[in-house]
Order: sequence, then structure tokens, then C-alpha cells
Amino acid sequence: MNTQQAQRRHIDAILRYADDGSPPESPGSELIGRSWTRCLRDYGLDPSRPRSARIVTQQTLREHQDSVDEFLSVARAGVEQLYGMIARLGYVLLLTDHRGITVQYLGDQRSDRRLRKAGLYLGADWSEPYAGTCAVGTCIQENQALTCHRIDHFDATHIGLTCTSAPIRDPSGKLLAVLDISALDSPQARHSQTFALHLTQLYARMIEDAYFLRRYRNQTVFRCDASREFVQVNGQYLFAIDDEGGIGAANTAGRSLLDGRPETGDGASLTQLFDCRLRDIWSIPYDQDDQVRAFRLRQSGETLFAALIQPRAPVPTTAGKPREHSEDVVPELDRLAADDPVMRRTLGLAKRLRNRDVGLLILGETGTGKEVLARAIHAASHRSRGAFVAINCAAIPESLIESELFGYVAGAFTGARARGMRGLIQQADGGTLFLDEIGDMPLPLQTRLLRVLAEGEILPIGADRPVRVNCRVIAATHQDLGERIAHGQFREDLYYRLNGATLRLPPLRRRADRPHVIRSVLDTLVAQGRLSAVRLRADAMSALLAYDWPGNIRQLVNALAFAEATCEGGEITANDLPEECVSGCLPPADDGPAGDESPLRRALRAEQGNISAVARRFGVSRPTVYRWLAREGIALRRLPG
Ligand SMILES: Nc1ncnc2c1ncn2[C@@H]1O[C@H](COP(=O)(O)OP(=O)(O)OP(=O)(O)O)[C@@H](O)[C@H]1O
Repeated sequence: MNTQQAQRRHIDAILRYADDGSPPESPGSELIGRSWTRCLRDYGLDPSRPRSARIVTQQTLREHQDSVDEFLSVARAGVEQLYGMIARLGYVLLLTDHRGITVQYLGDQRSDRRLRKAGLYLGADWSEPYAGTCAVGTCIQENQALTCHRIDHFDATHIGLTCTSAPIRDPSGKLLAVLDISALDSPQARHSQTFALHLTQLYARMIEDAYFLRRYRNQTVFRCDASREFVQVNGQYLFAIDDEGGIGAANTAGRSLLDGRPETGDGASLTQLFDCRLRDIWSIPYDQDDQVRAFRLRQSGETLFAALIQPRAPVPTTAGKPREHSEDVVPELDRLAADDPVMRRTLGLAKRLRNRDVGLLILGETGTGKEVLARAIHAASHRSRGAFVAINCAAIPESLIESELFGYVAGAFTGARARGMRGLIQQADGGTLFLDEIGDMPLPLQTRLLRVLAEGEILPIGADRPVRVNCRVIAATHQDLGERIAHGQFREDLYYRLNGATLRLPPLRRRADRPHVIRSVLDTLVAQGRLSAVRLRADAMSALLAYDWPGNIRQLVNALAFAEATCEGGEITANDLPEECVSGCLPPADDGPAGDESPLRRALRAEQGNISAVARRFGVSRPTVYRWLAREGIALRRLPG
């Protein structure tokens, strides 16, 4: 039978199946039948009109590749290794994204034209609604590995092919990609592909696990397996855990152990899964030969052997340099806080990481000093002689942001400067790039930024060659990036790339070292020549301490500038402060009889000196009432009775 006859026969078989559900001559499985039904009923594909392969445009391909950029860089080694094994057997290798677009391809260039025609090519669309029943598309729909062998395919042009695909899932269990190996000229026998199926599944799992380990490289990973010998080489179950043994994420095999256990749903911990105590887990040594311990699964009683994978320490940039410690004296950072526990932790971390090239993410409400902290880290680092380039991602218009960040070469577009322009990222070469309001960066730009961070090079607009840049990146935001990721507004892989460590800045109202902040902000403003030297009287200080500072340190700067401009005699009193800062510090005026007695005294008399009752009456806290008492000079023992 020649090809045309075989195709005709295949079309007839599918038409018969459509008419009366007669099973195909050599059904691959029930799963193939389900897919044929979807092709006929759901996608309206016509078996008598075979479709040619669809290769998406370069631009579209780029977008699909960008959406799995970090994954592709992790997968590369595994994909190449697998291709090395199968190439001589006449197979090509395809890696598609979760929509079935081929984002990576390895094949024999000598058969380029034939492969392209068959859709075994970079950019080919193997989604089931377009290509009909096929290994990739059906794997996506059925969420399982399969071989689509010859006449299992829906489209008659594919019946010479044998294709085997396995799903690759992200750590949340969502389909991330599909690994496929296919051959143009396949042997007739279906069982010839059994080995292909096992091999593809094995590599899909290895790539999935490599991606899992990359994603959780900054966390301890508990790895276990039924085999003591294999646990460290290729342990099946992976769990990213916190200090309390809480399971933050699990790979596909690990999730299968958690499935169906009500007590190990959200917030599951290893001590619920295994019959063990927390100290048994942490007693597994990280760095010694005998690193494996046995644990019994609570539900099945099965024994698994476990090892711990240590969180990756940030890589020092200068070999042999002594380690930085959080107790080191670093004046640039030390001046930012006194005795506040959150700030102490933040600055300790900043000291330890100041000379490491890990991405830092600074979180804090607006005006808490995120840029000030970023500048201090730069000044305290060995990059201090390089430039500190700050970019407010929310403030640059979207149309300009690309040329501002990446620069352009001469004549790149109409209106460009004759000599081209160095972009901001390039200006930060050797120094620090501070990306403020990173949560507001438009998605397409996030993709390009991710590439800069991953590859350490930029491509200016109009340039044909990338330029290497070596800068430390510190990002900041007041937004909840987790929420933006959940809404598809922020790239998760970029988040992980930026967030080597998180530095938190508390709001001013929560800082225990507010007196230090107030004094040091005033001193800084005076030292910078922005204010003339003034003294802060005690009543002004207590008003500033009592206020809750919704605009944080920025608002404090403005309040001090206002007070300095209005005060007399070089001394700021509570009366010189902006009204909003003091109104909370004064008992409100009431409608009672006018006279010498203040509203506070009147209230105290009415409540017979009961401070809690006075506080309730004014709707404020008891400490506020005590502050009012101090302001009015009312001693408690002299309270009106
Ligand atoms: N420790 C400090 N000492 C003196 N001034 C400070 C300090 N921290 C912040 N400031 C001042 O407060 C203002 C706000 O600081 P900064 O711009 O760093 O805050 P931010 O958190 O980055 O704000 P946004 O979220 O709006 O970008 C600036 O004028 C800055 O100079």
C-alpha cells in the first residue's frame, strides 16, 4: 500500500468511527478513542481534510519561549543528554510549553525539510485542537504520558510518525511543559515504543526534579526514596521544608504521598507524614558520608530513606574574602537603625549579603526608606566605586522604558540620538541597579529583564550583538508580589531570580527605635544643608512619637522641614508641627462650658480619674491619655477626684 492509499484508508476508518463508533482497526488505547471523539465533536476537525503543520512566527515563538525562560535553561542539559541517546535511532526531540508550542527542538539537520513539513520543528503547534490526536496534544489534554503510534494519530498526514510524550509539572502540580521524542519513519510494531515511553518519562521526571531543586535552592529539601542506595543519586520524593518541618512544596511523587490525607493538606508537615519528631529530621547531617536516615510513613508503614539537601549559600564574588557577619560594624548600614528587632534582622542580613551577588528584594510600605537602604548596601559593598543607578519602574512611560533600560545604537529608530544611547542597565555595569516599584514593571519587560539577569547581557535596540553587563540587582516594592503572581501580573520566575533574600522594612509606627529615627533624619537633613540647625523640644518629640505616620519616613522628612520653616528661635515645639501630626496628641475640643478647665480635666473629673473610661470617652488608647496628661502637666496623684 502506498502512502496515499494508507491515508485514504485511515480517513475512512475515522469517518466510520464518527458515524457509528466502530473502533479503529488497531486502537492504541481508550485514551486515543477519547481524543478522536474530542477532535470530531469538540474541535470540529474534518478527517478528510488533513492539515499541514503550523509553525508559529518568530515573534510568537519568542513569546512562548520567554514564558518558560528559566525552565528552559534548567532543562537544557537533560534534553541534550536524552537527544544524545536517541538521535542515532532516527528520533528528534521536542520540548513544548503547556499550550503545545514547540519551544525547543533537537533534530537531524540533514532531514530538515521533511521534518519541518511533518511539524517536527521549532515553533510547531502540537496542540490537540489544531493538530488532532498526537502525543503532545493528547498528553496535555489527558495529563499523562503516552505514545501516539502511527494510525493512532487523527490527521492522516501523521500516520507515518511515532511520537511519545510525557508531562513535566511545576512544583504546584500545574502542567509546565511536555517532553516528546518522535520518529519520522517509524517501525510498524507498537511495542517497539515501550522503551521510548519509559525513557521519556524518566527524563521528564529528571527535568521536573531539576527545576524543583532550582526553584527551592534557597530552602532545605528533604529527599527520600525506598532505596537507601539511590536516595542521594535519584531519590524519588522531594519536599521543600521550613525550620518546623512544614512542607512548602513537593514534586509530583511527593504530592502523591500527600494526596488523600486530610491531615496533610495545606500546612502539611513531615512529622505528620512520617512517624518521627522534628529533631529526627534535623539530626540528618548535611555534609557527612552517612547522610541517610530511615523514616516510616505513618499511613502505609513503608520505610523510606531520607537525606537533606542543604540550601544553597550565596556564592561569594571574591574568592578568599573573609565572610561578612551580621555583628560587623558597617557604618553605612548601622546608622539606619537603633534598637528595633525587625530592623536589626534586616540590617544583619544586609551586612552578610552586601558583597554577594544574590538578588535582594526590599519590601516595605511607601516611604519606609527602601531606596535609602539600597544605597547604603551599595555604599557598604565592594561595588561602591561603581554607579548606583535607580530606576522607578512605575514612573517611566511604557513607550520609553525599553530604550531607557536597554539603550539603543546609532540610527536605531527615527528620533534616536545620532550617537545612540547607553541604557540605564549598562550604566550600572560594575555597580548596583536599583529597580524600585518592580511590581509595576510591564510583563513584556519583565521577560526581557529576566533574560538580562539569567545571561548577564543586554541587547540594545537595533544592536546585532549583546553587550555583557555585570551589575548587582536590588529590587523593591510595596506591593504583594505573591498576589500579583497569582493574578498573572508578575512573572514567578523573575520573582525567584530577584529574591535571593528578602529584606523587610517595618513601617515607622511599628519601629521601636522611633526616637533614633527622628533624631537621625533631622541630623541628616541638617548635614545635607536642607535644614538649618534646630533643636527639637521634648513636647515636639513626644508628639512625633505619638503620631502614626502613614507616609512613614518620607512624611517625617516633610514634617520636620515644615516645622523648621515655621519655628522661632532655632527650636521646634509641638505647635510648629503640621496639624495632622499633633491632632492625635491633643484631647479633642468638646461642646462643654467654656472656661479655664480643659476638655481633658473635665473628662477626668466626670470619670472620677478612671483613665480607661477617659480613653473610651475620647475613643483613644490609654497610652494616649497618659501622653495628654503629661502634656498638660497633670500628675496622677493630683487627679481631680
Ligand atoms: N534612615 C533615613 N535617614 C534619613 N532620611 C531617610 C531615611 N530613610 C528614608 N529617608 C528619607 O525618606 C524619604 C523616603 O525614602 P525612600 O525613597 O528611600 O523610601 P521608599 O521606601 O523607597 O519610598 P517609595 O516606596 O515611595 O519608593 C527620602 O526623602 C529619604 O531621604
